[in-house]
Amino acid sequence: MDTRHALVRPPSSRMGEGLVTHIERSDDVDYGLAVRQWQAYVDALHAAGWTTTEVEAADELPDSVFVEDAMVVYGDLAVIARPGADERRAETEAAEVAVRARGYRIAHIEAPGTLDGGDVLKHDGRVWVGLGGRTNEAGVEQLRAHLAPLGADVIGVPVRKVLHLKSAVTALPDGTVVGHGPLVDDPDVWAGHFLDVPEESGAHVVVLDAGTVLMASSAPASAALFRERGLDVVTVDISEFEKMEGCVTCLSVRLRGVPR
Ligand SMILES: NC(=O)NCCC[C@H](N)C(=O)O
Repeated sequence: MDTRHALVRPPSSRMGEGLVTHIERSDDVDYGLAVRQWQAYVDALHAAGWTTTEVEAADELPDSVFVEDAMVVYGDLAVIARPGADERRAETEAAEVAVRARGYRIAHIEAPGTLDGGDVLKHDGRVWVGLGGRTNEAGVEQLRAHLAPLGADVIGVPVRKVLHLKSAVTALPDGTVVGHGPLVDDPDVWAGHFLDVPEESGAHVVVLDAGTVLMASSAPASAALFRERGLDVVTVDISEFEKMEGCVTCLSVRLRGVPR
């Protein structure tokens, strides 16, 4: 079964107060523009055949639009994250309600473990988890224990230069891992199937289907590279989310082919 359903969460009007770690804080986050960009992102998912569920908006949680960080979904199991930043811990509650309502089994990362969904890259039975920022060793161990019965091979990898593993690398539909060289701690993890892309945000793709990726319009040279490889590339402007250290992956949780 190939269902395509995604969880999304509307931006908080306080999103400009969210966390920034590796970039300068911007004082000109435009909430009205962010809402329009978020809607265009959701529209792009719909245009590609995806349906969506909105997790209940939370104005008091500035980073809640980055719903990907709230969980890791694998097969029929949703592992609810325990965000590495205290300020983001309360985001998981409503996200859990939404994924439970879709029929997923639920597990939790527990203290002292921390794990952000943005640190988890999955492809074909392999699950790479970024260590060094928001996710700790205990979080990786717990995720490994939850996913082992499902046959997943969980591999910890270093992340020091950017916020999350998926701020550094994501995977194209054929499993090629894409990253902007200067921001990837150890590209040898993916030796033989790593593609260096010319722009930071060129490293961020959402796989819409076997031949199509969604990415930010801020990486035109990387988009051209992917098109040369035969992919269809859909682009969206997410400038207001990039100011808050977000990228296209963080704005949704993709649910592929399970429960209902
Ligand atoms: N998965 C992601 O890369 N999420 C982006 C989170 C950005 C947010 N401002 C944060 O620092 O947590």
